[in-house]
Amino acid sequence: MKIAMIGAGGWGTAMMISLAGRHKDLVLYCRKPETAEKLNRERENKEYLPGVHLPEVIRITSDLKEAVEGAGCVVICTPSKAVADTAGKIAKWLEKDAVVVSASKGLADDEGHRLSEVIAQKVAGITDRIVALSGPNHAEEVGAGLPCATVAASEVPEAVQIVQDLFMSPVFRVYRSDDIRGVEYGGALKNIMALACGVLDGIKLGDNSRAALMTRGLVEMTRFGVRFGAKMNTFFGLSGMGDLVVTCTSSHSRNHTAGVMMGEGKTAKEIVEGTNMVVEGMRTALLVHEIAKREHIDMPITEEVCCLINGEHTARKALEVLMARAKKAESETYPTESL
Ligand SMILES: NC(=O)C1=CN([C@@H]2O[C@H](COP(=O)(O)OP(=O)(O)OC[C@H]3O[C@@H](n4cnc5c(N)ncnc54)[C@H](O)[C@@H]3O)[C@@H](O)[C@H]2O)C=CC1
Ligand SMILES: O=C(CO)COP(=O)(O)O
Repeated sequence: MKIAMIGAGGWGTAMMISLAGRHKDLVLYCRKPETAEKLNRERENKEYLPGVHLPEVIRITSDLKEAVEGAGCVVICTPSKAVADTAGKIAKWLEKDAVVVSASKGLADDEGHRLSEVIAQKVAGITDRIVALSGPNHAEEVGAGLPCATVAASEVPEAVQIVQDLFMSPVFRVYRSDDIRGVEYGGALKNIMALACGVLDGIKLGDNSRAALMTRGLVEMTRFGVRFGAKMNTFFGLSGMGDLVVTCTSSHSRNHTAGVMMGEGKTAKEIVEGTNMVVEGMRTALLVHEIAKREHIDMPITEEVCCLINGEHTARKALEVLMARAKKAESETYPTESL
């Protein structure tokens, strides 16, 4: 089966390299012709995934039609803000009943639409085989062939089975899930907590506080997801707790690194302008905060991350606010209902 990868950042490149071990019809799409030409010449993505060879079997193009036409599986892995637009652009060349995989992590808009939802809208009438792929999978490690596990989720069982079969390898273990909401919310919201953990590490608050923040962060993520129909158990799996752990603790994480810089006093603007890479947690925090306010969902960590991003609180002030919240029983903070 032909597999098209739309987005040649670190993650798209790493997934292609992983797939190259078992597939022969692979096309990596990047927006700029000069980037496609450079990747073809150097067989290395020096900007986003340096030090890893791009096997010859991967064709690289800046022609979207060439990438998408004839593909049985199209993977979208642009930054979240570009997913809806990208899905709209691929629609006219998309094969009937092709599987479309959303591998980005974030939300589509401040209405709380998930990425798979906006993809489904854009490709309606062509295919309903939409799958989210999400888990603790830093591109640097996947590209280097280190072992990891992830989750493929869809409401269409045969679609999720196809993705499991296509992506599974001796070093890339794929689990199936029918809870696409939980898988997507987990992948999006853990980036907010990684930013917060970075801040905490930036001002050197120690290991106990990081454990507390990750645990309370997971409760907050779960509370949000369950409110919008996700299954609670999904947050305890690879796409929830698994990804939370890796992003809050790994030196590979752009979100954690950005948080450290915020803790050290850099502004969000300075951080974003200083990197070519996407720091999804900033956009997601602002979107989630708006939704949480509207829906009366208690999300204190997210709120403080937004105060930091907007320059309203210092890291010390955010800590003070979180530590001084009302006394309560731990059990009363767990989510109990879904819509
Ligand atoms: N890097 C990682 O380890 C992982 C990243 N992800 C997710 O995958 C998505 C992409 O992340 P990365 O590949 O790491 O990004 P990256 O930061 O390595 O590169 C961003 C890529 O997106 C392209 N891009 C920027 N704006 C665009 C636009 N408007 N339209 C189309 N393309 C655009 C850039 O040219 C570049 O190729 C994000 O949502 C991220 O959360 C998911 C799992 C792992
Ligand atoms: O999602 C990721 C790992 O699973 C990547 O996290 P960062 O975007 O923080 O690097």
